[in-house]
Amino acid sequence: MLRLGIIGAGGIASTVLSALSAELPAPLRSLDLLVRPGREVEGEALLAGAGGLAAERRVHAALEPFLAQAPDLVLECAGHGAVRAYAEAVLRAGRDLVVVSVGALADPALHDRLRAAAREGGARLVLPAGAIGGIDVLAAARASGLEEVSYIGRKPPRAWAGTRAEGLLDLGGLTEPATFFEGSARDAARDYPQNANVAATVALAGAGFDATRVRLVADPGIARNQHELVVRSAAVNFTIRLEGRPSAANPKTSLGAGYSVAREVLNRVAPVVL
Ligand SMILES: NC(=O)C1=CN([C@@H]2O[C@H](COP(=O)(O)OP(=O)(O)OC[C@H]3O[C@@H](n4cnc5c(N)ncnc54)[C@H](OP(=O)(O)O)[C@@H]3O)[C@@H](O)[C@H]2O)C=CC1
Ligand SMILES: O=C([O-])CC(=O)C(=O)O
Repeated sequence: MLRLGIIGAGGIASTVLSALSAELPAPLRSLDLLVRPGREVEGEALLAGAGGLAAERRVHAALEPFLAQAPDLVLECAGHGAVRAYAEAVLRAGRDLVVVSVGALADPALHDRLRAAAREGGARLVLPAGAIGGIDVLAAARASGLEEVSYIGRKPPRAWAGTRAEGLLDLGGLTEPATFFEGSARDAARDYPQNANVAATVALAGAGFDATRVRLVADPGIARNQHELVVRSAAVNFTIRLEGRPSAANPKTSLGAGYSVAREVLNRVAPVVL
């Protein structure tokens, strides 16, 4: 029986809990939530909806008591700031960590620190596919030699509200698709921390942060978040396009991201891993 820890009490955490409620073959041993100080009420509300998932459920507002529960697996579902604040300590404590805010690893110093912490703590840093697909084929094809890896993220204008795109476009007045970013996955992940984590996942699976090309588009003609991945390699060429329904809690996030995190938990308890 798994002791599960989750950092964050927003849309992805909520999707993870509902997916686990539907799919876990047996209850968790315990479920611990780490929230920001002052956000305990939101944490309790999230846990209240996960009644059948674990008999022992606790909300913490500091890392130390959270880690004292010795979770077998911790899911970061909170954002780049949370990766910077907690990931190294979680891994050093020997706790396996699933990071969904993959774009935080565009900072090479942080990426190095997390790799070292995982090694020294005897823990694993797990990067889920999140809202994108094709990561399995890309990561496998890398060994054959990659010729091109590019990612295009298209979202409705409201998904770009509160980001740098707001200063580059009149988001409310768009009548046709507008590209507002073209560049490396490193710059995309850094400049759009709530919208370009999948660009970082593609980069880490394939050609790296600097060689992976990214285009970001605000499109008033779509209702779903579209992710397009184009790969050319010596072994296989492919183009994949996903249309993700936005999370009700956060239009920047595709619902599929939370299900992908839940899958990492299910693979920890299932006799067959897929
Ligand atoms: N890999 C992928 O495909 C994707 C990755 N993401 C990543 O996932 C993150 C979460 O997405 P989503 O759930 O939709 O976002 P939400 O804004 O719905 O939820 C984020 C939650 O995390 C909390 N939080 C933020 N910082 C901390 C912290 N330092 N300690 C504890 N809690 C914290 C927030 O609290 P508060 O309200 O107090 O800020 C909020 O409850 C995104 O920011 C992004 O980095 C998102 C989409 C796809
Ligand atoms: O959920 C999505 O559509 C993708 C996303 O926000 C991200 O990669 O950060």
